[in-house]
Amino acid sequence: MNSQPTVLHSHTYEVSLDDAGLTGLLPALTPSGVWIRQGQGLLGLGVAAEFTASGPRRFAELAHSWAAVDWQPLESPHGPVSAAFAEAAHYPGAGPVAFTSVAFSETSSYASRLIVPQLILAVSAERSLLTVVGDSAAADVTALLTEHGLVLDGGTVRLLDTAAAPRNLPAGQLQAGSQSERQYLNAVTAGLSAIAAGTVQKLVLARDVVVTSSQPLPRGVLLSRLAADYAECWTYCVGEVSGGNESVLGATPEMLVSLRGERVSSRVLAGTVDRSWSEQEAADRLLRNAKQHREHDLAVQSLVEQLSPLTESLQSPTDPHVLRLPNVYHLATDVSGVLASGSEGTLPSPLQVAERAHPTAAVCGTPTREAGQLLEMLEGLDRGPFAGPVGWMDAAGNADFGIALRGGVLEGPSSTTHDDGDAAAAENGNGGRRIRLYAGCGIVADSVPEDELAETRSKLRPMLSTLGLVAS
Ligand SMILES: C=C(O[C@H]1C=CC=C(C(=O)O)[C@@H]1O)C(=O)O
Repeated sequence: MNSQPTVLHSHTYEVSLDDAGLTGLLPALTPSGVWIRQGQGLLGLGVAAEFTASGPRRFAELAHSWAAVDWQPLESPHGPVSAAFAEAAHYPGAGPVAFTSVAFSETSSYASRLIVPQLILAVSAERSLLTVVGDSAAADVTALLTEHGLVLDGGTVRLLDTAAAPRNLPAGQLQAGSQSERQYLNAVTAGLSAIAAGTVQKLVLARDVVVTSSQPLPRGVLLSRLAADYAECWTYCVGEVSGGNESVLGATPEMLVSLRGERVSSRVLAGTVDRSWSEQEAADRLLRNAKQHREHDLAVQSLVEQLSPLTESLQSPTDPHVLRLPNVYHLATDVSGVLASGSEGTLPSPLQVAERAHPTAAVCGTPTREAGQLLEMLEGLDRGPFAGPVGWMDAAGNADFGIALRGGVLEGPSSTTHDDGDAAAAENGNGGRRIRLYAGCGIVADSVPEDELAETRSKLRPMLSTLGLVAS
């Protein structure tokens, strides 16, 4: 399954960051993992260990690999003597984490993955921590920081060379994806026929577009822009694994499951209008529209039904609220609850919870099985990580798994795969030249194909405007 060592050593330091914070460091870096919201979160560099899985047992296999890691302290780490050892680094996300991306479908060729970075910066309102992870008991932390473009300067993490950060993204060309817009309209029409025939009540149909560039697209720059422009969303990235060249990145507004000890919470979104409407018009079009409510209610209902067997209690407000993002407004419901302990008093693992919750009717449909089969037929697309769980988990069972929306798969050489002779990419220490972007829409009985196509454009806008291809 995986030949990676399962004994890992880690050490966590209390550090500080200058005012630009995580988002300010990003343009110069090639992260192996990112999870940032409102300037706080996690940034991983390098790979200390990776685990991959595919097929119907991908969640279970990844959970098994993660549970089998034997965590040991890093003995006599030497290097950043000016940073203090953070003894009490026992809050969620402090210490070692695995950045996680799971394929939407069991039939996907995408390698579901856990990446444990060599260096993890964790920034919360209270403090900043630097965790070092290695597969042996000793580590030269200064050398590791240098390798990844950082330095510890009197306890403050800084860029080694501020001038080296690429500022601009190269020009990209927008190309058709697996289906043309016309084919997407036909797929929506076919979905509506399946709804009329009673096969499904709701179906979420996605399409893709491809952006190519003659120059590498530095993912640190893309991520820093997304984190700045979509601060309300969770900006995510999970890097490539050995033998592959795909990383997933984006800024999602939807939380599949967030776990803090026994507490679980989710943000369910479904029902969308474009930001070109005023707040009042958007509220009318969302809150007073039966079609939008049906689409939304099915998504909430699926999450609640799927999570209930794992919970002791689960609360969901009776009415959704309107979430305002820079590109769209959504109907949103925040669900929260308490996980139930199993017979041996243990809580389900984060990946068990994610597996139960995935896929909700926000990204698949109702009923789940029939909708899943239909969308595979109609989309003509391997969704890969799109609409699958994405985020991080720690060794104590805390996790944030968003739904990988409003993003894409960056393909191409990275700083960790320089052996392909791509000198330009190696020099820039960054990513690929091709990114596949995805967007989907919930289809219910009254959906209008042209409106759904327009909605996919609104949902592609965060990535396309970050890439300079449409106005924001
Ligand atoms: C499937 C996507 O969005 C989901 C989340 C929010 C609103 C949605 C909608 O209104 O259709 C979708 O269910 C996507 O962004 O690709």
